[in-house]
Amino acid sequence: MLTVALIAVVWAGLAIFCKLRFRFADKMPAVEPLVPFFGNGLQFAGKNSYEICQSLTRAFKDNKRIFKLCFGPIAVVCPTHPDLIQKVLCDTASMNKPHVYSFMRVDLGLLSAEYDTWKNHRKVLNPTFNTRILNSFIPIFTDCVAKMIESMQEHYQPGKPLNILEFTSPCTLGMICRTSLGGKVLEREGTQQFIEGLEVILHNVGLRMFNANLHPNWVYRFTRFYRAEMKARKFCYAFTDKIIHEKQLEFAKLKQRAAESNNNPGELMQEEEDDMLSYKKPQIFIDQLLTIPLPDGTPFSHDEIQDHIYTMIAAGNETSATQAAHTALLLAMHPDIQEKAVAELREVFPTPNTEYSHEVLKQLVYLERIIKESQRLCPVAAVYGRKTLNDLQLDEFVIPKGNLFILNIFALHRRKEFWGEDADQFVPDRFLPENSKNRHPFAYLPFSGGARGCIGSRYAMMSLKTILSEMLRNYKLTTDIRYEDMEFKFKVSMHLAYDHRVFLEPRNLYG
Ligand code: HEM
Repeated sequence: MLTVALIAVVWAGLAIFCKLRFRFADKMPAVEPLVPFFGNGLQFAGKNSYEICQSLTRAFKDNKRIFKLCFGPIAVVCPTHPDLIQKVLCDTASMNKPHVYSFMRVDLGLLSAEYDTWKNHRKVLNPTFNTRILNSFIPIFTDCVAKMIESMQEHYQPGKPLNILEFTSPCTLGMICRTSLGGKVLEREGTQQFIEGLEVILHNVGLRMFNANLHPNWVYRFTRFYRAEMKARKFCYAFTDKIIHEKQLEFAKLKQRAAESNNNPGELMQEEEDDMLSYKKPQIFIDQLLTIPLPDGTPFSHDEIQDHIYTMIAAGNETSATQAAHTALLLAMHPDIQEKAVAELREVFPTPNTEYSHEVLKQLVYLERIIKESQRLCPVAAVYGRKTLNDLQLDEFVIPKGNLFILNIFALHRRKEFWGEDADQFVPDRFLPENSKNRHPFAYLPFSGGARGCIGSRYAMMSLKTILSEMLRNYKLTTDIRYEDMEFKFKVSMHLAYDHRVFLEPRNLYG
């Protein structure tokens, strides 16, 4: 009897606490049906990633300016209008990230770091993605793409479809690892296990994100997923620790050499830097992390370096691979658009030996519109979140500190009031300058926006252009998947619910 009374008191206390805690959202429109006690929770709990994707699409369909999703007593704010999304992404009051980002275990990396850490690190790391550095990566991009084409040639059989993602994934992994850790990183002992380890980590992080039962640490720790993830992390960290250590030694030796020759060590490092900036030597991310000081003059710590490296791999690899595969599939579904892209390639690559360069990539303007349209209709970062670190006013609501936002970019990108009646159609030319000039700047957010937007967006565009142009130069793409039948599910990013099935037909651009 006493136990029942105690539970009732705790229960009532909790209910009152939640009622007061989320009082700010009392008058905010909700998504029906709101089930007593569960709210909208039953539409998400126990569902697989495909069903969650469907539920989120339904919830955002009504296009209210702002609404709430109730997970039990917890209200999560969902702004849908670009004006409000702009406020959330640009106001420092909402620059923190929700708890689920911590599942990646890179709390010091840009993607999930707390605002204060993030602010200092982002300021220092922005220049590591400048144009000269990105240009120095082009030889790495082209080499990785050449290997992808070789692999496609090996697997090509007339009339047999390939899952294009199986080819873009190793390619973008090669790019991100080689530009982050050095050119020969994937030739080291243990590479295969490292790659498999990364796959396990990413898979389990995605699984956990979209399975609320696995959210509490104390539950997750008792699962086989946790054990597999920790085993993979142990191996991967050992693999990258060795590289970090070797690099540290390399830089220490460089400094010592400078000291011995009575040179200014800073000058010698500068010489090394200038050498890299001559485009001949790619300016690898880890080298930057080991040489650039933080705003207070201290170097990045080992843990910070590690978290930044894994953040780049997590944020840059799967996203780019999947977006490349989505785009290839869309091209296979739209032969007329594919042919227009090929016509552009004939002009930009007048001979088989035309080399990739900044100028060449810049000239691929139609391909860029295709990629942008693919990112609009199939954005791999389809849903992301923010958390308030101070009160934030959105319309008549004041969202207090510590509350969460869900931004559904997939829904935003298909709103007819911003994209027109043909919003669901694949029309790359909507990104012609004359067709874009009156568009709301926050109606299109494949790379997010505001200060916490994607640091790698230009890197991604360059790598996607290299992958897709080379694929089209070598193959005509077709598919038996109909555009209307495209369905999606979540891993960490938004994937197709089935394979990216594409048939290849060798193409001679110069025949
Ligand atoms: C098609 C490819 C890509 C897409 C669609 C994409 C999209 C995004 C989005 C939407 C965000 C914001 C996420 C959030 O706020 O929760 C983001 C952040 C980030 N991305 Fe990308 N990204 C791509 C490629 C890359 C690449 C290639 C890199 C690195 C080389 C990269 C590194 C990052 C980092 C470090 C952040 C965190 C930025 C910060 O908070 O300061 N991304 N990306």
